[in-house]
Parts: sequence; structure tokens; C-alpha cells
Amino acid sequence: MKFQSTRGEHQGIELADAIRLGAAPDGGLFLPEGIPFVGEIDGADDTPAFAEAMLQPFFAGSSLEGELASACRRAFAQPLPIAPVDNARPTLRSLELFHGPTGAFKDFGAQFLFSLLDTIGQRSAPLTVLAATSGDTGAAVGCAAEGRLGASAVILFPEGRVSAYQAKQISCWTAPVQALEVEGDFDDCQRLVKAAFQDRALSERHNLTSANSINIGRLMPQMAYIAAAATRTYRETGEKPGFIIPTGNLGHGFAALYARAMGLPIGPVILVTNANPALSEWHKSGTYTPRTSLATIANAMDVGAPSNFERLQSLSDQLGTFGVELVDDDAIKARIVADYRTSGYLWCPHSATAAEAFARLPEAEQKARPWLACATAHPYKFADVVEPLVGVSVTPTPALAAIDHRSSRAVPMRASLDELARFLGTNDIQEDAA
Ligand SMILES: N[C@@H](CCOP(=O)(O)O)C(=O)O
Repeated sequence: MKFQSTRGEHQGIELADAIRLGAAPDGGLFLPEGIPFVGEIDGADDTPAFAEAMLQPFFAGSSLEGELASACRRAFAQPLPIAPVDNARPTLRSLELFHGPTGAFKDFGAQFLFSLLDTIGQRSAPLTVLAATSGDTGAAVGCAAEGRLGASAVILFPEGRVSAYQAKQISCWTAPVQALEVEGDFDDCQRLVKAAFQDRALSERHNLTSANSINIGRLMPQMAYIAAAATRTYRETGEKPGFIIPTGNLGHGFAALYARAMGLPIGPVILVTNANPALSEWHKSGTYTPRTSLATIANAMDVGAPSNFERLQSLSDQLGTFGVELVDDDAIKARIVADYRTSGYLWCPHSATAAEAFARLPEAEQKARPWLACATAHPYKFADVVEPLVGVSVTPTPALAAIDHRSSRAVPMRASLDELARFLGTNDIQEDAA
């Protein structure tokens, strides 16, 4: 399988090169040259084996083909439970994606991608991975990069725009990982990262690449766990489940639509945003207007200009229809409280947007099929929001508790490419790692 840019200048690109480059040099994003049809796959209870079978067409003929099995074993080591939420609403299930080392769905993608980047970097020259984060990607990338030899990580997060726990979690990893606390919002961080890639001299000097969902290597594992959960539910109920997916940078939502186009048993898809309106406005009016991001309590979704919109648009005639729902802070809070009171199930603010979108469906639609609400993060990461709402303290998983005992360090930085370039030039992160 070969890859091409959404902007058309680059075609026939090998998977290892698409992953190594992160984004296409023409400013576009890489996509496979065609959507491979895989249909149904057996054995969805063994997630690593299922993922390997599903992703095989992307790796066929690539220099990374031999790495697929170990990347899947690493990324899908964490459980993938589909939990009931409430006896009174049996069709609503929570696809709990937060049982990995940093308590967010990003762990799947970060572990998978870093397995491959580490191999690429060790085969040629060490890579510097830039990651912009609005909260969850940064921690997952830091965790996946710690101790690697072939790829170091520089994580840019917006000052004052992530939860206290997230700030700690982004900044607590040892070499070859560094955290930069940027004066600005997530979109500033993302712009800086993209500007660094566009600066050919800078990019070549440091072998820059990306660990955000602009990198196709992040999206493939996301397609795989959605497909595995869909297949398990389909086998159990005989119905293709609907998916309700909280979304910010649109990687997760795009992955679900792409997996459906590959023939996996996925029913209707609803993408849910927080109060940031670019996607829902476009869905209603057909006009896409990127904005400055609004700060919300579902901060990891605070994205004003979703990167994967470009992929969505370039495949708009092949991905099928989907719904879009906007859920603001008041509705998030009300949903967390209501569901906790009626069933004892506790959502994080992001996952609560999916629960709220389910509640807004007409009753007949709710009952027509199983619905998987993607629970994207563990509520402990947002204890400062959730605990005052429900009046109980949230118990962390052992992995999340262990992070509390680490020390953390982030370098403050203005949102300027010159400062980022200076930082990259004065920090030989790779040497730290050795
Ligand atoms: N929600 C993200 C923002 C970046 O998204 P990504 O999927 O492109 O990495 C975060 O938590 O940082």
C-alpha cells in the first residue's frame, strides 16, 4: 500500500516515509492511496491479533511490515472493556478507552506510533518528535517515548489550559522527553509544530516528525480498536453498533468513519464537540470557519481548527454520512451529575459529551441498536472538575497514582518559531537519553 498527500503533490509514498515525515511536505496530510476493503474479521476478543489482521493491508510491502505484530502487541496490551452504564438504558455502553498507562485513548495511538518511530530512528538517524497537546496526547506521547533510543519527544502544551493533573502528567517523563509550556492556546501549539515542519532547514537539522493525529501512524491503531469493539458488539447482538465519539482534532472521529468505509460492522456515527463550534457549524451550513479555540471543561477537545478536517473533506464522498452534536459546559456538567445519580457511572467531561449526545437521540433511535459511547479519559484526570459535581473523590488507577509520585519539569516558552528553534538547537535531547 502506498500513501499520498491530501493536497496531491506527493504520491506513491511508502508507509515508513509517511510516518517518518509526519505530515506531507506540501502542507497536506497523508492518506492511503485507496481505502482497503477488509470486511469482517474474526477473533475480536484478541485485540492485538485483530488489529494486526485489520492493519495488514496498510503495511503490505512496506519496510515496516515486520514491525506490525510487535507494535500491535505493545499498543493493545491494555484492556478494551465495553461496560454497561445503566440498567434502564441497556443499549448505551461505554467503550472504556482509558485503561492504558496515562488513562486516555491516546495511549493506543502513542504506543503504536512510537514503536514504529523508534525502529525508523534506529535504522537511520534519531528522530525528534514534536507533539502539540490540549491535554491528553502529550502525556501519552511522553510515556510512549520515555527511554527510547530512536526517537525523542518535545511536547508543547498551552499554559493554564490543561487540568492540574494533566500538566503534571505531560511534564513528568524522563529523557528523551521534554515539555514546553507555551504562552497561548492549543491552536498556537499546533501552528508552531506545523511551522517547524514547513521550515525545511529546521526540520532536516533535527529530523522532525509528528506524534499528533496528523501522523497517519496515529490513526491506524484508532481504527483498529474501534473496529474490534464494533465486531465484538456485532457478534454479541447481531446489530452494527452506533458510535458516539467526542472529538477535538478530529482524528478519532475520522478513524471511525474510515474503519466503517473498510467494511467493519459500524452503524451510524455521531461526532461530538464541546462548545468549540467549527465542526457543527460546517455540518449545518456547509461553511467551515476555523476559529480561536474556546476554553471549556472538556479541555482536551479545545480545538478551533481541527487538523483532520482536511482528511475528512478529501474523502467526503467515500466516508458516508455522520451526525455532529455540540455539547457545552453546562450540558456536560448536568450529564455527569445525572448519570452518576441514576447509575453510579462516572464520566470524565469529554466522555460526558458522548453520553449527552446519546440522551439527545430520539427514543426509537436509542433503542434501535447498541450504541458505544467512547469514554476517552479516566475521570481522575479531571478530578478538579468532576469531584465537586458529584461530591465524591475519584480513585485513580495504579498507573495514574504512580504519576502523582513523579517530579515534573516544563520549560516556559512564547508561541514563537524562533524560540522553538532555539530550544531545539540548545537541547541535545538524544544525548540525554544515552
Ligand atoms: N485532544 C488532543 C489534541 C491533539 O489531538 P491529536 O489527536 O491530534 O493528538 C490532546 O489531548 O492533546
